[in-house]
Amino acid sequence: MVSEKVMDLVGKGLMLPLMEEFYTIQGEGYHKGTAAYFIRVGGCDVGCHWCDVKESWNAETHPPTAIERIIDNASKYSNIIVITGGEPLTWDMGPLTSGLKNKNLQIHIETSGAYPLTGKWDWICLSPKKNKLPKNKIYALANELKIIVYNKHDFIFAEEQAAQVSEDCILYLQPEWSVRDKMVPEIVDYVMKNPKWKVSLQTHKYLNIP
Ligand SMILES: C[S@@+](CC[C@H](N)C(=O)[O-])C[C@H]1O[C@@H](n2cnc3c(N)ncnc32)[C@H](O)[C@@H]1O
Ligand SMILES: Nc1nc2[nH]cc(C(=O)O)c2c(=O)[nH]1
Ligand code: SF4
Ligand SMILES: [Mg+2]
Repeated sequence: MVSEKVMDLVGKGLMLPLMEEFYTIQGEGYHKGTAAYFIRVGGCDVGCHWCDVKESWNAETHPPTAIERIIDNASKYSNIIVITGGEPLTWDMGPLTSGLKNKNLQIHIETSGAYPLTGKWDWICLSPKKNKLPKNKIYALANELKIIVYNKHDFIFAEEQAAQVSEDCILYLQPEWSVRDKMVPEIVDYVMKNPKWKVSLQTHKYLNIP
């Protein structure tokens, strides 16, 4: 049983349900290949059927953790911190990101954008999902748009989403992992015909690292 006091602190973003923290190489998108410290916050109700971290969904299975502890740990490893989940914007990211900023760290987010944007970010990777579309305000602020391609309809969805981001937002198509053999050739073909897009692969899965 989580006490009312803890629930109140979680509500204020002063504690967060922490699933895991790990130092690795950013595998995806613009910063792929760069060492980064990942903070995975539990809780997500977007419900992507192919999600590769379904264990993150139920916030109650991840211990509410004081953000000071998260910040102290993070600053030991890298000056690039990636906040992911779960869906990090389920929670108020303000206190965590200002604490990390006070340590002069670069703070990146991986988000579906399904909830209002909180926190201050150096890099926003927006990965919209059809079943819970991003809130309007995040489109203009996204630095990269990363569309997961599970079937051919996702190319249409990708274009609809690309029409809403800023001109300098970098556009990525990333194969859904379980159908990569089928979708990689489709993505390669699409990117050659539509070169405003780039390919993103989950390179950490090929490298066998977290
Ligand atoms: C697990 S999500 C967590 C952050 C946030 N909920 C989101 O979806 O952006 C991290 C990234 O992995 C991507 N992803 C999740 N499952 C995937 C899969 N099976 N294949 C390819 N990418 C996947 C998501 O689209 C997102 O860009
Ligand atoms: N190495 C590595 N890179 C990643 N980029 C985004 C990830 C995520 O799950 O948010 C991820 C991840 O889980 N591992
Ligand atoms: S939004 Fe992200 S964490 Fe949530 S189900 Fe989809 S891929 Fe998984
Ligand atoms: Mg991942």
